Amino acid sequence: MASKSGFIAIIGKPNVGKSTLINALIGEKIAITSPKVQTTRFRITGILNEGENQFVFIDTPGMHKPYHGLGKSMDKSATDALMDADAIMWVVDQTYRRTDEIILERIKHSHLPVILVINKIDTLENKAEIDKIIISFLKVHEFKHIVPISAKDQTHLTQLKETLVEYLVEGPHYYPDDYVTDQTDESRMTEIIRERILYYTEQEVPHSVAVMLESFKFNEELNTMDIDALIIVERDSQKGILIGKNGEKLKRIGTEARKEINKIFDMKIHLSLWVKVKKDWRNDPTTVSRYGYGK
Ligand SMILES: Nc1nc2c(ncn2[C@@H]2O[C@H](COP(=O)(O)OP(=O)(O)OP(=O)(O)O)[C@@H](O)[C@H]2O)c(=O)[nH]1
Repeated sequence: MASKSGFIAIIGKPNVGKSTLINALIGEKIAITSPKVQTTRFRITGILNEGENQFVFIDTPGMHKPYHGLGKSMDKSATDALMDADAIMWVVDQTYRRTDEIILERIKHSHLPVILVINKIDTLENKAEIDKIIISFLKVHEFKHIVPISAKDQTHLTQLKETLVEYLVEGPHYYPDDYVTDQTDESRMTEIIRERILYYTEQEVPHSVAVMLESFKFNEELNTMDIDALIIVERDSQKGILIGKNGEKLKRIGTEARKEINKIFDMKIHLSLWVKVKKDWRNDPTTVSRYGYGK
């Protein structure tokens, strides 16, 4: 059998489960997830090698109308992902709405084959509800395939992969077969810290946070890694919220992030977190790109 590979862009509104799906397909945490919208800030590639096939999944930030500098760069990143793709998976979790128009326009404009993926079927009562969603989307576009799934329960993922094989192209693989992502180790670490922050903070705090690695030192002999990370927020009040009473919240975020990083890198991790205020950083393009977003 000849080797095949291809780029599949995952597109959809915020919070429909794109990152959960990519992690379920790859079988490892590539993209952070959270119940808060706009968790994903930049393009993340997840690589799945199965037999002769290599699927390169491009996770994109949920498309939305941008309100600030960071939002604009997230939106551009989602649009750029379409230009490189061989096919698009449009992930949805409810019937077609007016707010889906922005995505519809872009997929039509791309002229790429589109697979409609109806996620979260575990939350639907019966098949009639799935049919209602399908019918609403069939009215607006001619999809190549429609696959109902649950990324959380890993339902129908095999069927989804079988569907996607059709869009891979014969030729050498894009990445070495032991790669699961093209993210750097630094980026995976800071994203895990950001994920924990998203779980433990509310309202405007999650979206005002950036995480940067100050340093990380690997000790081969002891199989340990010392990581110093900086959490940047926009206001003094947010710094207080993050640190919490007697520093308890920051400690909990640090402990859980350390465990997650430990799972990926399989070594003892020492993690120190620091919080710094940088007023209005999301509207400063230089800072947005310095913090690794919008590239
Ligand atoms: N019940 C159920 N919940 C799901 C499923 N897939 C994802 N979720 C939940 O939906 C929420 C959003 O998931 P994410 O994977 O972060 O969504 P996303 O589309 O990547 O979100 P953005 O990064 O904001 O664009 C999380 O709370 C997930 O646990 C599913 O199949 N079933």
